[in-house]
Amino acid sequence: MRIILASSSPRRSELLEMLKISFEKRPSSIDEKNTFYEKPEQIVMGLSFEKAFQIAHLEPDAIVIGSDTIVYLDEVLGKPENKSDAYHMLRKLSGRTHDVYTGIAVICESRKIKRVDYVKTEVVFNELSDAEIQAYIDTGEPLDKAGAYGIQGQGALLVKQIRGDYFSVMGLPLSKLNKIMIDEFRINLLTREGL
Ligand SMILES: Cc1cn([C@H]2C[C@H](O)[C@@H](COP(=O)(O)OP(=O)(O)OP(=O)(O)O)O2)c(=O)[nH]c1=O
Repeated sequence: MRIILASSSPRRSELLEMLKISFEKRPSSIDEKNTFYEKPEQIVMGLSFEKAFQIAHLEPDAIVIGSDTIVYLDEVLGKPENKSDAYHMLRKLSGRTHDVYTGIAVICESRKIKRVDYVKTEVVFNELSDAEIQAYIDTGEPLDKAGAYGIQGQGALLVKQIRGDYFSVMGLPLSKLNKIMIDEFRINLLTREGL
């Protein structure tokens, strides 16, 4: 079966490429700002579902994967609008523990399969000086990332500890995805059974 990743995120593509499976990319155009969901897990599951559903509708025979990531610390931290927004997010995260929520939706319209779930991971940040925050903002990494950092880049230096799934922090919970593929499609991304 064709697998479609309903995402424009380069990280999500990289993670699927790492599994050496063939898939197509087809970004959705969901407006993530106007979401009416409130709790972090509802936000990431709702947006993951909307992203996958938009494409699944157009490609009813394919398995369509959608995902969404937010950082949560007292409030939702999405992608920063600008450098000053990034500064405030990183200042807030400094020396504290936050939760990263990543939703995953897997839909196949023709088989009437719609699964949505999420993974929560705790990330502990180092105490950051203003000079360190400025230097990190100058790397250019923060702007397209939830919480204004990327754990897979120079942002690794901000992180003291993580409790949970590294790949979900990066943008796609791979083990959870495989579990859904096995449960719903009898496809095992590791053994390649069913692919
Ligand atoms: C916390 C964190 C987020 N991120 C990224 C993953 C996501 O790309 C981004 C969160 O934005 P999302 O809205 O989840 O995804 P996106 O807009 O980039 O892509 P699409 O909606 O088309 O799927 O933040 C990292 O790369 N590393 C990290 O450590």
